Amino acid sequence: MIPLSKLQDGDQRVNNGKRKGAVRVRTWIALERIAAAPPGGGEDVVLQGIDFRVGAGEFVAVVGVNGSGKSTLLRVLAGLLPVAEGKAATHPEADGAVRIVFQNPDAQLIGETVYEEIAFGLEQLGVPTEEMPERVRLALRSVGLDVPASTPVERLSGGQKQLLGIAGALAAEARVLLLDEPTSMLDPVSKASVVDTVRALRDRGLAVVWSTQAMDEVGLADRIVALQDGRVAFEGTPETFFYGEAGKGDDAHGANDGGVPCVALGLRLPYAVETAHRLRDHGVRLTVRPVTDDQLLEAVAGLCR
Ligand SMILES: Nc1ncnc2c1ncn2[C@@H]1O[C@H](COP(=O)(O)OP(=O)(O)OP(=O)(O)O)[C@@H](O)[C@H]1O
Repeated sequence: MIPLSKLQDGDQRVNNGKRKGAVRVRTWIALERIAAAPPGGGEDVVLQGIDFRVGAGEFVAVVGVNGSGKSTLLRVLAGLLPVAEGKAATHPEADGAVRIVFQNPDAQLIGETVYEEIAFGLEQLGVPTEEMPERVRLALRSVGLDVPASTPVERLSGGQKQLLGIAGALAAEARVLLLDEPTSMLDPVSKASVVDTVRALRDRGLAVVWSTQAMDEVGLADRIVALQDGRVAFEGTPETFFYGEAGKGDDAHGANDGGVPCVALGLRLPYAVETAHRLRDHGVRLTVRPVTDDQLLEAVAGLCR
């Protein structure tokens, strides 16, 4: 770990509806030119020359095709994997407050009941037993998990288990929440519930790093970091990721595909972007470049007014 003095707070663009534009955020974790071997160790270097930072209230999406290094990066951020080269620093106020939620909820939940699962993290923090019921109740409420605390974990759906994992992280006073493809095993309703919950937590100041291959989930990210073969191939706004640089042939179809980072990296454009392009193919020109369904709706409604 490098000294705190090297952990500079930075101006980041935020994109969460209430706050938009450049604001100064407190950096919780910073990586500088890091390289890392895979979780099992060995000679291979999976990540190379990665610069990364995440701060309070930021939602950073880490995207990339299978094997691009997303999980490895999240493990490095969680402190579960040492860096082979480069520097990694965590702000002292975030030290011990970085929590990771994995793709498969069954692989990480250890309590037999909802209560036990959350209480386990509270015990680690040294929370007195008598305070635990209230802390468990608040954690469940903050993720919208409306089940009795006595519910056996095995009776929860996949989405409820993911929410429980997040509730456990919150109860343990996480400042940085790392989510490794948290919705990939979920049905659409559970998926929407996890996405909405995490967005609300981000709006309340939690730092969120969300890895995914589902581009519909990342339109509201403040930044997208796209990995390819263990390197950062793109870092910027969702709009640039899905449409290319403004003024440089903002066309996600046909001849300009190479100029759209999302397409060039082999990932599918989100529904809103695909639809905007189809509309354009039908002669309908939107005045904005929507990246979420809500933005698409707003843009189309604007044409009809
Ligand atoms: N335990 C391991 N031992 C050796 N190589 C590994 C190990 N875990 C991952 N790798 C390799 O590291 C690279 C990055 O894997 P990683 O799981 O970080 O990618 P990912 O982007 O999360 O992929 P996915 O979307 O498929 O989960 C891959 O080439 C993978 O084969």
